Amino acid sequence: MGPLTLNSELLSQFRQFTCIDAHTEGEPLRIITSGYPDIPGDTMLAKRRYVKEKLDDCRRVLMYEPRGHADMYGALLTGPVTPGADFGVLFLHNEGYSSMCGHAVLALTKIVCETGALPLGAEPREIRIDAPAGLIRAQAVRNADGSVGASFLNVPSWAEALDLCVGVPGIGQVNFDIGFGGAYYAYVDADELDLDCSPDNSARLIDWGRRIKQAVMGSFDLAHPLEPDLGFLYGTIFYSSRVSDGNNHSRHVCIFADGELDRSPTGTGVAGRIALLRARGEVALGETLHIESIVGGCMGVSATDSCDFYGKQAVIPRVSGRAFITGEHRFLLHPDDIFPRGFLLR
Ligand SMILES: O=C(O)[C@H]1NCC[C@@H]1O
Repeated sequence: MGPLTLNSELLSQFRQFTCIDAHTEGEPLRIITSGYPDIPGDTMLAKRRYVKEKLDDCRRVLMYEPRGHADMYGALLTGPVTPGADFGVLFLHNEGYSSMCGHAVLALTKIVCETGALPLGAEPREIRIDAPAGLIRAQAVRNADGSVGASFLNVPSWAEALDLCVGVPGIGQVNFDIGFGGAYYAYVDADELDLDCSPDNSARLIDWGRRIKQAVMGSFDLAHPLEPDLGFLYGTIFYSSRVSDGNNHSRHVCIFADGELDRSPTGTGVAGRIALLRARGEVALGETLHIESIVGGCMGVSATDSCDFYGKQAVIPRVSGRAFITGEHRFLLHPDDIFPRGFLLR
């Protein structure tokens, strides 16, 4: 038998996408490096509308089975839309397109430097990334061992509502807060519900996260102060003070989009949480909290500054976390493939 390779004649029959895969604190990220056409639009929200309307088949190829799975997450790089920005990014998941994603920003910050796409010398460098929620100022640093560290200053984040309560079918009365950290989340004290935030309980966490999200959406109208397209509830974040490491402030489990379970502590989620903790006077400006994830990942978060954001008393969170490349892929779609739109099983 000869070598088992895809020769160029065979490859030419397929639609092709290339991707760099990574994870940040356990959460997967598929960075799409080729295969999409150019994406028109003067703003990231206009670009997001375009891919949603015209290119959703590509998301399904790369996020759904048999190439992805129900918890896959994607980053689609675009040209920048803000003067001085380095690039733009759209975020893909099992339901559509999100507004901001901390774990993706951390991975991108590290990987654009590791690959040399943007040079990084001995001095830290700022990387400006246009996201649908706004401009993100990420920082890449060269560590003493040569590796690259990443953090970012998020968009203004705030406590939208404190001490609400909703009746949730199959659960009962649930107390929650709503925070914005680039996306809106309902924050629920898992300890109060006696809900175990460990991997063994992931099916229940997903089920309850979905139910609470539905109930909150039915009981609370969200309106972003600036952009109507950002005014939706992205998920439920369960927080628990039962931590595996005494240095950590809490554990977060975020159930977002259509029941996706974030393996990381959720960059936007820890940003919204620090805004809630500031609003309650439970954390000082500049104080860094470490928040762990369901699989033992960890992110650092602090409120670096406060500001008024169109009437909201907001903070500017800094979020840090570790990311690692896991693979490089060439995904193929044959015109005769019986599942061109993919499928999801959980
Ligand atoms: O880290 C984050 O912000 C994201 N992770 C998956 C869900 C959120 O978009």
